[in-house]
Amino acid sequence: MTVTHPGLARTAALDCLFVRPGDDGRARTAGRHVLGRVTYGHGGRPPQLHDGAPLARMAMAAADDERITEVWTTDRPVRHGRDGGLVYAEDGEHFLCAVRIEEQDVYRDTVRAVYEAAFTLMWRLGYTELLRMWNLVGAITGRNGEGMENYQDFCVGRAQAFESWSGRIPGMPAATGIGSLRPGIDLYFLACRDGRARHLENPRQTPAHRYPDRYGPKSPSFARATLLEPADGSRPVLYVSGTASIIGDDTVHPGDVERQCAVTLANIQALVAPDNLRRHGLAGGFRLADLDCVKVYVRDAEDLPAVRAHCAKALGAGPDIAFFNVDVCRPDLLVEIEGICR
Ligand SMILES: C=C(O[C@@H]1C=C(C(=O)O)C=C[C@H]1O)C(=O)O
Repeated sequence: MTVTHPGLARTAALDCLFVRPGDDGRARTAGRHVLGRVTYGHGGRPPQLHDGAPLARMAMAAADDERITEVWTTDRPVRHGRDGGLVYAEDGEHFLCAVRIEEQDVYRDTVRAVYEAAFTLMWRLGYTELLRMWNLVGAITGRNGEGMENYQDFCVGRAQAFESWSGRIPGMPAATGIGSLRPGIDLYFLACRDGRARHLENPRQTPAHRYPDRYGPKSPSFARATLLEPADGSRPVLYVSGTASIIGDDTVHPGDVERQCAVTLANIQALVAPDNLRRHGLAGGFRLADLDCVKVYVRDAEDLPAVRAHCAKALGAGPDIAFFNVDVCRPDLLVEIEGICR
């Protein structure tokens, strides 16, 4: 991890924290400007503007399960707005946008149209680099009206949008594509100005956009991580995509949640390590202990205690970790982990 002033690790220009019921959210964001709030909770609602920033309510927790609000803050004043179904905020360096796609019989055309509308909006406002995307897909491994998995259907529309914008938006960012607890697709993402984002792959895994077509007609459009190098020289921040027990392009240890946890964490360790950043021509690097704002997605509720224990042992008491009992993008994946290194 690199800091701009030895001994004074400045708060990142763009920051994230988890606020839980009972926390004093205002105290925890004092002195900062809110770019957006995303609640991983019950029920879910389309995104709206609330208290001067986008608020997206995601159906990610059953009634008596843990819920969090992920709050994105910045050290710069924020302007917000709405463009059709797109709710957004921006601070001159960073852009956050949220949008919901209601349940469709077949998703690909709507996904493409919504992604292209989002790209058009961010481009019009001068944010030309995607930083991190989250796609929460109801019944992610369920079937659409044509019998295709909803996730594969989603990937087709997303890939078509990236293909049509490939000359204007360089590369594909870190992302998460995970199940949610309600039909439809909830999407939110971060973007930044030109030249601030560097996308990384993982030496242990096939780049997702090069997956063979046995996983779907169009491969997933995301990188394994994205490094943000802020304009103000504050410390770089590494956004780690949802990561699972996949070596190469194969799921490993089907049916064994402990070993899937171990492979997932080993994948993240290799991804964020100085060797891998150096492989991409970047200085610095991180360790598992640098992960924060960790979200752990567990397919089967009965595996939650074991996964909690495994993550506590591997990540220690430092990071803020939230656990969610939702489906993963492949039926044989039992756990997935994402986070932010800073
Ligand atoms: C777990 C994987 O993919 C998941 C799906 C993603 C997407 O489609 O955007 C991104 C990361 C993960 O949430 C993987 O392919 O390794």
